Amino acid sequence: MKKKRANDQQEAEKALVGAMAAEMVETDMAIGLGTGSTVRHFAQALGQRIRMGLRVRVICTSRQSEMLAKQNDIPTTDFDRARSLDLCVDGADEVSLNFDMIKGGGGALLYEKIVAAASNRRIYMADATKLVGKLGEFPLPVEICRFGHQNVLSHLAKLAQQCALRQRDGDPVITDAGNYIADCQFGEIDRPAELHRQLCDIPGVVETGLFCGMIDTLITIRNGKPVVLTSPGEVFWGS
Ligand SMILES: O=C(CO)[C@H](O)[C@H](O)COP(=O)(O)O
Repeated sequence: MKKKRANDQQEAEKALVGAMAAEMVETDMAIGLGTGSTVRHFAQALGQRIRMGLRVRVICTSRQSEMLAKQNDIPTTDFDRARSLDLCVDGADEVSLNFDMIKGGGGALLYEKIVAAASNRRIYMADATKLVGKLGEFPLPVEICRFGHQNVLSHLAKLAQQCALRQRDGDPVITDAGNYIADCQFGEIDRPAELHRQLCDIPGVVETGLFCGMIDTLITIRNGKPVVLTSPGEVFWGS
């Protein structure tokens, strides 16, 4: 019962931050559409604005986000045609006090990072459960090449406390880019940018779920209400 209430509250918070992010979209923008359940709320709210006359086009970061766009009547465009994007809107798995993030719980981290890097402004949405002092409780997703993956896993295992290939129904999960995901536990991550570089030095690591210095705007929840934060200085986790 308690767990259900917590889940309901988290879902309600996702809806609040998603709705607020949709309010920040301006007409004629090219937008990177992230992946996940928070983005689902954003897509629903954006779809409503589109039906009222807002003109936008989105670049999707996964098959799931393509589906969300379709379900909500959001026009999509080809990434290579859009080149630079006005805005990217996405969720997060963990956000630290200094605005670093772990992403990739939904397995879309590679395309999410490419799209985020091509965007002029990045908005991330995080319900209160995602806010942490330091990153590391959520296992860090690392996208790895399928070729030689056991070898890559053994390199990762030397750095991580625990490391496991992500599986679904007994088979390894394959990302939209055709890679595997290793979920790695590092304990508290003191220097995320340094860890990211260390991991990327392993041949076969395609990308990590560490998103450092990528938040321009964070929409989160304070005292039950959505708040918009634009720098780590404004951050005070807690009610
Ligand atoms: O990084 C992601 C997908 O790769 C998601 O943004 C992240 O997992 C958050 O998901 P949700 O909004 O469902 O909590």
